[in-house]
Amino acid sequence: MYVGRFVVVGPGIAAYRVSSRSFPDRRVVDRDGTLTVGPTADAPETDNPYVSYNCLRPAERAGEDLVVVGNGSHVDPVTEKLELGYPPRDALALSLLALDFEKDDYDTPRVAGVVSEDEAFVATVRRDALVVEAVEEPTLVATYETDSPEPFDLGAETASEAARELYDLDLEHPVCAAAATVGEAGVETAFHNG
Ligand SMILES: NC(=O)c1ncn([C@@H]2O[C@H](COP(=O)(O)O)[C@@H](O)[C@H]2O)c1NC=O
Repeated sequence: MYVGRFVVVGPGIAAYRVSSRSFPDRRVVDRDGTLTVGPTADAPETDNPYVSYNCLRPAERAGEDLVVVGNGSHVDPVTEKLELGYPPRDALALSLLALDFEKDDYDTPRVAGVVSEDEAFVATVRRDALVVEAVEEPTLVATYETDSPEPFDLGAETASEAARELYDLDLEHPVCAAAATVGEAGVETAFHNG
């Protein structure tokens, strides 16, 4: 099955996978703690505005560590709003509604999550809906097919395990994955490139 890009979030853990039929030549890089999806050195040039972006950013809100994940440029305003003190629900709803679904051939939804040590929020904006939910167990939402949040049996406990677990899932066209944990020691990030 092909579900495109997807996030999995639960309290203390956030993960994201790029699956792509059209743009397989991409990888995650770490730029000062922000994980960014972009083209590999030998990727064909493209003017598609939706394929390079920050997919995972740590944030701090009122002294609390948070992590934001998502499949596009909305990760930046969500992070900025959290840092200004907006609650996760509001930061997600405002940013997703402002940018809305992607204006490509598929009306590709935006998916996102915000995680602290004890809480998690999952969100998506599609042509027909805006969904923002607090979740207590690992939950997945994808761009295609599984485009409403549903429980996901995540075995990983560390960021590197989570990135690898998502990359290895039996879902078509894996490209790369990123993940983070939020705990007493702060935020730890990891990624896996295929
Ligand atoms: N975030 C991404 O990594 C990403 N990769 C591809 N897209 C969009 O989704 C469309 C379909 O891509 P694909 O055939 O690889 O599933 C692309 O034309 C592009 O507009 C993306 N946008 C959202 O998921």
